[in-house]
Amino acid sequence: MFLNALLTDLEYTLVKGDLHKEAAAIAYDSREASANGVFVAVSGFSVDGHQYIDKAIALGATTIILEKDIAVPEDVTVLRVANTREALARVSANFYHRPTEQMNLLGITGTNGKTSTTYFLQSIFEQTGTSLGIIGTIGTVIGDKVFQNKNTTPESLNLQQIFAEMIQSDMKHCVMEVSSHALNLSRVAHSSFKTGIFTNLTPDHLELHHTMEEYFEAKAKLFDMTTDYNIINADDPYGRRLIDRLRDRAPKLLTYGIEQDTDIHAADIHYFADYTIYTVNTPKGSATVKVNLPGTIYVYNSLAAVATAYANQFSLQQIVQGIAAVEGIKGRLEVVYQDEDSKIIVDFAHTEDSLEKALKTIRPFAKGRIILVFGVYASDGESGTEKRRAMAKVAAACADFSVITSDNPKMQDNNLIIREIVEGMEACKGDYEAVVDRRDAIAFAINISQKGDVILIAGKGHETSQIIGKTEYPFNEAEIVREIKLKAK
Ligand SMILES: CC(=O)N[C@H]1[C@@H](OP(=O)(O)OP(=O)(O)OC[C@H]2O[C@@H](n3ccc(=O)[nH]c3=O)[C@H](O)[C@@H]2O)O[C@H](CO)[C@@H](O)[C@@H]1O[C@H](C)C(=O)N[C@@H](C)C(=O)N[C@H](CCC(=O)O)C(=O)O
Ligand SMILES: Nc1ncnc2c1ncn2[C@@H]1O[C@H](COP(=O)(O)OP(=O)(O)OP(=O)(O)O)[C@@H](O)[C@H]1O
Repeated sequence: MFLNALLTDLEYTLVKGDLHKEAAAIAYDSREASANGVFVAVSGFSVDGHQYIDKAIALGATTIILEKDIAVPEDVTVLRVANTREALARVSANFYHRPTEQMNLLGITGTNGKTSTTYFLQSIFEQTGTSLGIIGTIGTVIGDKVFQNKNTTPESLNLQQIFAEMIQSDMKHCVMEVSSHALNLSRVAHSSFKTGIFTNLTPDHLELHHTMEEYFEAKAKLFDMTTDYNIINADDPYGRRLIDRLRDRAPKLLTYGIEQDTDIHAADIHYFADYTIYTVNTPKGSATVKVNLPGTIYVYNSLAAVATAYANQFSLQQIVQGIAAVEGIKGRLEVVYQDEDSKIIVDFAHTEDSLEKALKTIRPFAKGRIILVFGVYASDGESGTEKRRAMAKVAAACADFSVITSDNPKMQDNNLIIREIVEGMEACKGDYEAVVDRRDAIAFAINISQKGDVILIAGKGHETSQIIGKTEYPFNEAEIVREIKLKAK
C-alpha cells in the first residue's frame, strides 16, 4: 500500500519526509519492524516505544509515527500525531482495507459472562450452518483454526489482521470480547460494531481505572461505536445507567433481564444441580430454554445470547436449540470429578462477584460442606490488597472452609498475597488453612473432604498453566484432580 493511502482519515503533522512511498508493513514493536515499513512509537506502561525508533529503522522502517517531540536524524518520513495508539488503529484498519465495514461485528463487554455468552452464540450460529469468528479469552477462532492472543482483545494491528483473515475465509460474522483496557487503549478504535452487548459491571481492573466510575465510562465507550443494536442487562445497576443514556438514541436498544420488565425476559426459572430451565419471553413469542449449566449467572449469559441472536434474526427455535446444544463450558462450573460421595468443580471465578455467585450457585445442591480452594492473581501494576481482602470476605461468608493458595503471582510477592488473604479471612473469622503450593492445596482439600462435601477450585478455570515469577508452569486442574484421586485409590 502507498503511504498516503495508509494515512487516509488520520490527523497528523508531517514533520519531515515524503508521503509518496511504499508502506509495506506496520509495526508497533521495533523487534517486528521490517523493510519499507511503518513503525508506530507507543508510550507504554513499562517502556517508551519512542526509544526504539532507531532499532526499527535499523530493521528497515522508513516511516515513523510518533507522539513526542523528538528528533529522528535518519533519512525517514516522520509524522506526528496526538495519540499513537489511536493512530495505530487508524492505519491498521486502512492497511487491511477496513475489514469490519464488510462484516457483522458483535462486541461483548462487561466484567463477567463475556466468554460464556460467546459459547452460546457460537452454538446458535452453528445451528444454521453460519460460521461465527470468535476473538476473546479462549483465543481467536476462525473456522478450524484456533490460536491464542497475548490479550483478550488484541492490539489494533493484530485485530485488523484477524478481521482481514476472517473476510478472506468468507466469515462475515464475528463476536469479540471487548475489554475495558482495549476500549481505553484504542485497540478497537476504527472497528465498526453492528451490535454491542453489556453483561454487568462489578469491581475488577481498578489498577487501570482507579474508580468504578472510570471503569464504567471505559465500558460505555463501546456503545458509542455501534450502528444497529445495543443489548443491555437491565438488572445490573450500571446496565440501567447505560439504558438511560442510550434510550433516546440510535441504534436500537434491546434490554434483557429477570427482575426488570425487559424486551427479552426470563421467567418461571427452575434450577437444578447441573442445568436450568426457564421460559424466555420476547416480542416475537415465548419458548422454553434449557441451559446445561447451573445458576442464575448462566440464565443471564444465555439471555444475552438470546437477545443477540434475536436481534440477528434467528428464530426462537434456532436459539433454544443452540443454547441446549452447549453441553458445558471449559472451566465454567465444570465438574471434573464426581462419585456418590463427592464432587469437585473447577471455575474461572477470579473476582469477588463471580466467586460469590459460584459459591451461591453450588450451595443449594451441596449435601455437605463447601470447601473452597482459591488464591488471588497478580494484576499488572496493582498492589491488590483491597481485592485480596474482598475475596477473603466472600470466601468466609459463602464457603464452609477455605484453602488459601497461589493463583498467578507472577512477579509479585506470593507470600504477601497469601498473607493479605489470610488477614482478610481472620478479620471475617473464616475457617481456613493456607497451603502455598496450588497442587498441594488441591490435595489438602481432597484429603479433608468428607462424604457429601463439594470442593470448588476457583480462579484458573480453563487455564492450563500457572505463572510464578516469569515462568509459566503447566497446570491443568482437571488432570491434577484426576491424578490425586487415582493416587488415593
Ligand atoms: C497494561 C496493558 O494493558 N498493557 C498493554 C500495553 O503494554 P505496555 O504499554 O505496557 O507496553 P510496553 O511494554 O510499555 O511497551 C511500549 C511500546 O514499546 C514497544 N517496544 C517495547 C520493547 C522493544 O524492544 N521495542 C518496542 O518497540 C512495545 O511493543 C509497545 O508498543 O500494550 C501492549 C500491546 O498492545 C499490550 O500487550 C499490553 O497488555 C499487557 C500484556 C496486559 O497484561 N494487559 C492486560 C492488563 C489487559 O489488557 N487485559 C485485558 C483483559 C482484561 C480481562 O477482561 O480480564 C485484555 O484485553 O487482555
Ligand atoms: N453473568 C455473570 N455474572 C457474574 N459472574 C459470572 C457471570 N458469568 C460468569 N461469571 C463468573 O465469571 C467467570 C468467568 O466467566 P466468563 O469467562 O464467561 O467471563 P468473562 O467476562 O469472559 O471473564 P474474563 O474477561 O475474565 O475472561 C465464571 O467462571 C463465573 O465464575
